[in-house]
Amino acid sequence: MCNTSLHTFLAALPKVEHHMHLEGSLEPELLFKLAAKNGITLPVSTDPAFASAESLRKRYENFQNLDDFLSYYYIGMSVLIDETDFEALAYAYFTKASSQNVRHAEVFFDPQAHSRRGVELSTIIKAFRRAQEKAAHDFGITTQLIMCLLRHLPLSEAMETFSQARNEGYYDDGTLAAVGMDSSESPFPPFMWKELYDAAKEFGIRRTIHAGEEGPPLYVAQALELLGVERIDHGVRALTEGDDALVARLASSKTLLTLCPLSNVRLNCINSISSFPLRRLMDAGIRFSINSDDPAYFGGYILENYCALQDEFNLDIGDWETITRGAVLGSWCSEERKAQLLEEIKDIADKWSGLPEEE
Ligand code: HPA
Ligand SMILES: [Zn+2]
Repeated sequence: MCNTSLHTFLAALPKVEHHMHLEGSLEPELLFKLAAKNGITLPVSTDPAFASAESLRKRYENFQNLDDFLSYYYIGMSVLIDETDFEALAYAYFTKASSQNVRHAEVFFDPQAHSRRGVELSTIIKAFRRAQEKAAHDFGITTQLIMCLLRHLPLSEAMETFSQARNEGYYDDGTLAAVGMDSSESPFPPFMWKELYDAAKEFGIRRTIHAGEEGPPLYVAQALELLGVERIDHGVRALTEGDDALVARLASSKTLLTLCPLSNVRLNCINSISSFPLRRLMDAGIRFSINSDDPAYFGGYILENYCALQDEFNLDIGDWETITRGAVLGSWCSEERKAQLLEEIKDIADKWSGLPEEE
């Protein structure tokens, strides 16, 4: 089967996405539209990249590292002000994801980055819920929200936001599926957040954290041991630099790694897709999913990430069935939904496996 036809298979393959920041799906065109609507002045006088959507997108091709990207990410999201803005953002992502056959998505958002600008948590939640309901109705996609707290802010502020979300009932009523952490990594090792993760565990709330993106394999080990997380977002450095004991531990604990190949290349965490540790992941039997992270900034949504791996590693249909099945099993949706998704994957894989080889 030639590569181009496997791209068609990959497009048709039912997918789940676990690592996608809604604010990172803000395409430059919507960013400029909302800036104009809300009277937000972008810093074009100090950074000419903000002159147009085109120049901004061009700048996104040259991020030096995670913090360089984050500086654009936080300016970009400053155009999000009212419910209609957040709803438009989320619905645009759900529409695009559905067009690539994402059937279930667990998406991040960063409430602290908005509350600092006076946007209430309830405004964001109402908007996202509307987008989720509309997307479920329009496309049959199931979605869950993961609230991320920011590592570059103090622990006390993370605790406050977490308590607010809990007190307002967003965990009890199922609006929020889990707690996570993102933003700068290297100066903020996992042990700093033990109090937050202990509290989440005590209240029976699911836990994940960005670790091992720019930070060393030790941060992944700390996240597992000290924070008791059930999932690691990225974790790529545990595979590129970690020892066999850490890799074996990730495999035996069935910890889901939510990996983001195009993001890793854009942020210089790996040199190129050929350095993505796909073979080590598969050989070790680690459960992982392939995701887009911040698709408006990193040059591709989930399908482009799948295709980039396909072009480099020449996988077969069975490999993709294994990867997507593992991703479903690591999801936080109901068992019933998982069973549906597994069946959808099997149907497509069986159909394509039965097709004659192309010349
Ligand atoms: O890839 C990421 N890493 C850390 N923080 C983030 N916030 C949005 N995307 C990211
Ligand atoms: Zn991320």
